[in-house]
Amino acid sequence: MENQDKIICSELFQKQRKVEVVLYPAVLAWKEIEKSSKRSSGTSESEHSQTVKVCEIVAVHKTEDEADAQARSHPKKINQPSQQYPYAFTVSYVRRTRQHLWCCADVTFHCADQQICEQWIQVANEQLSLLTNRPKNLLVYINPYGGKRRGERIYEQKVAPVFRRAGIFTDVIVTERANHARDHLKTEANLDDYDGVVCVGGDGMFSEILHGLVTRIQTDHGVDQNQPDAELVPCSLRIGIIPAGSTDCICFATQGTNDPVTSALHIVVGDSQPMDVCSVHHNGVFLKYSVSLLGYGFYGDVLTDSERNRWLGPARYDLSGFKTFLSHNYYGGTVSFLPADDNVGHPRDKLQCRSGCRICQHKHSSKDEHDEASEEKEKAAEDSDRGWSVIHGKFIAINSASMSCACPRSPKGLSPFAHLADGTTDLILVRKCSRLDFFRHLLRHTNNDDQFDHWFVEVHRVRKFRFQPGHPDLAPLEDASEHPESPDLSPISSLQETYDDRTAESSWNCDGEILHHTAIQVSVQCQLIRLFARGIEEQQDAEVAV
Ligand SMILES: CCCCCCCCCCCCC/C=C/[C@@H](O)[C@H](COP(=O)(O)O)NC(C)=O
Ligand SMILES: Nc1ncnc2c1ncn2[C@@H]1O[C@H](COP(=O)(O)OP(=O)(O)O)[C@@H](O)[C@H]1O
Ligand SMILES: [Ca+2]
Repeated sequence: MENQDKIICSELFQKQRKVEVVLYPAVLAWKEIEKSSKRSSGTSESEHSQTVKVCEIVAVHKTEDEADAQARSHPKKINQPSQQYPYAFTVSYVRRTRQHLWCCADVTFHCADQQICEQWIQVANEQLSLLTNRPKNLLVYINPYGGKRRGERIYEQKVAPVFRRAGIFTDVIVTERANHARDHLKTEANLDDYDGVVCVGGDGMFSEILHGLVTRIQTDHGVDQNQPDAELVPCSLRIGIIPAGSTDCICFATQGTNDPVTSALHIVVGDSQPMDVCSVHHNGVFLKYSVSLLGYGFYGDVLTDSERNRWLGPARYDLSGFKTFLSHNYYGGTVSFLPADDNVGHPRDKLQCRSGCRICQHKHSSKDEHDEASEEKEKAAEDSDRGWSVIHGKFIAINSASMSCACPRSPKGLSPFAHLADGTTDLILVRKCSRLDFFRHLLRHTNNDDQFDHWFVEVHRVRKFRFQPGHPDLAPLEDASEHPESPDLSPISSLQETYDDRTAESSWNCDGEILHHTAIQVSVQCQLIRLFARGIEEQQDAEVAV
């Protein structure tokens, strides 16, 4: 740091103390100059030096407070130190508080000379303007009915002030109905006006934004989403997530916390986290995209039941989880999958996806280098059934986790070592077992034990998979939606013993939305979108040494 050129250096005043403030090309540092005689002898000067990375400065503003204004109008009356320094500027910056939690802190520097003060503001802002990854214009969608219905308040009270401080322009749309945001993005929004889209809501609301944005980009580029093997065009706009839903697993798994201010700050500093997107097709017709959980059986039934109790807010999942657990349904079906290459690791390898993850980066560079010949070869292998594994059975749950799916309910998630951007999804098969066994499996989502270490659980890292419902001993069933006369399979009816495990079908929970088909083909689209996030940081960043 000593060798780096100082851009500007001044002696200023901060809270009654004289400080030397230095702006280096990447770091702002300040430390007390005059040693107080009262200070205990062991304390060295450097312990009082503080640093902030320029890339984590939110804004540098002229400070207008009453004391300063007074000092300027009555220069003779002043005797307090800060009033001898009537000009001031405030630096707002990211401060890490508890793990993964960020807040916006302010430090104000006073000085006697107006010119110096203005020079500081100008030079600091010039440095900030060099950070070209920061968004200037954002399109914000708020779901007023997500989670505890606090979306609008959360945005106005916690997020908007941070955006204002950072000088970001926003267009805000409070949705008036389900799919309002999706449809607006699909057809109306003028995407050229924005650097990003912000989603205030839960995983369901994120799903709307994802569909609106991805579909719009494909339409604009003439890509047919109905082709399961179409090469989709990645989105240039990043998506920011302000958590205001019930589970908020996409926010939690990409940031390590569900906190609106932390999310706002990741947006302001212009973070970028690529993310895989699964495309889901039924008989060659596009159904949905998914970024977190595709769950059949247990999580499908929980979601179906919970929709009836939406008035309960986030607690509806506890009630439905309990009911679904008691009904203990299992479903016949055939799962086929195309395993991932070995170089992306294994769901039980204990390598967590963290900020700057090597596995996700490696995947990205190898994708760029992919030559056409090997791609052709791959396509041919995928089209035939070569390389595919097939598993028939009765399952309590079939889960595909494209990311860890960590959330406050399960801080390590459904697949703790899944990666955000490696082009794969972890396929977890939970076979028919006793209630007690399934309970033990569920419980391990909340403690340190390995939830895959059970005789009835297997997990595979895959690039594609297919599911066909139906009892393995019977001829494969057609899709449930084509059989409206099929018996009512709700958990309650199964408790009443009308449940027939040979014809029973569940539904797919696709990022918190129910799919209307059960026979599906899923394919992972590597790094199709980017979020204003950086993945979960390994530990608190140590202070930068100056
Ligand atoms: C004995 C107690 C055991 C508790 C085990 C809990 C395991 C929890 C794992 C949760 C994984 C959630 C994956 C995320 C799903 C969301 O997309 C979806 C929708 O979230 P949203 O309401 O839109 O925020 N939420 C649910 C519960 O299906
Ligand atoms: N204005 C609205 N009125 C009703 N539903 C809406 C509105 N805006 C969005 N939705 C829908 O609400 C559902 C749940 O939203 P979400 O924000 O994920 O909350 P939660 O996490 O509580 O489920 C989503 O499916 C979304 O499409
Ligand atoms: Ca993945």
